[in-house]
Amino acid sequence: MIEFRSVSHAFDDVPVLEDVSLSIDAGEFVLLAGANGSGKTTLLRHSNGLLEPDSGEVLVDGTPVAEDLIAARSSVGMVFQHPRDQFVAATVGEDIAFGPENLGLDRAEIDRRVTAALETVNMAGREDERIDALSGGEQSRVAIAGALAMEPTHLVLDEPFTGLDAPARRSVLERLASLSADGTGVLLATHDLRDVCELADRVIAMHDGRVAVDGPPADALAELDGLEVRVPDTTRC
Ligand SMILES: Nc1ncnc2c1ncn2[C@@H]1O[C@H](COP(=O)(O)OP(=O)(O)OP(=O)(O)O)[C@@H](O)[C@H]1O
Repeated sequence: MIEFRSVSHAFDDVPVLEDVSLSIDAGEFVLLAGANGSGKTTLLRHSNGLLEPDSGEVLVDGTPVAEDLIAARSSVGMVFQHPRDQFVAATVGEDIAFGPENLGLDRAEIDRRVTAALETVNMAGREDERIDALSGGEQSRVAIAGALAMEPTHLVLDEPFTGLDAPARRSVLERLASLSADGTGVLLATHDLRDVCELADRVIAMHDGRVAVDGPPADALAELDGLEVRVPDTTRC
């Protein structure tokens, strides 16, 4: 479980998160919505200690993140909004293998994870390609594959679908749903609410640094009016 307890955070004295309390259980698939600047990225960056709260605390599986950053970072896999922020190697295969290698896994297991992760993002067999020669959408897919290959207890994804075409987006969403069905907690910040009713267990919407809506998709979507969150016509529960 990832638990935010009364978390507040300000940048240059401007409050961005105000007294946010919520928890993401093992096996839950939660979408985090909210207008630009509502605090989604800031909240996500607290889940593995990239930011520290000014007040309140964040716990991962009962342990305060501030007390054990290494445990938090190995339990919480994160996909950043800008994929270039998370690449560590020159080629697709090397980059995805980097995390599992650091876990000390044997070669066969590392190769299995790399292959499976690339299949999930519709990039099977592209291990040897250079990352800097990929399109933006392909780089996003590699970033997602890197997080999936770690098989973390929780996955936190910040706008991971930028530049992804519809089949790749759908394939990743379905994989996230199946991971959550198997016990992974998934927290996904996105402006794209298509498929949310079908796949997510819960929708949280931020507004001005606070949790404004939190509930099952059908109830939550009905409450999004006025929060500058666009719900596509095709999204019906
Ligand atoms: N490092 C920083 N320094 C100063 N202000 C920041 C910093 N990071 C974020 N902010 C401000 O905090 C507010 C919330 O930003 P955040 O990125 O959390 O919003 P968001 O909901 O993720 O937005 P978006 O949908 O545009 O990604 C914004 O006003 C932003 O300008």
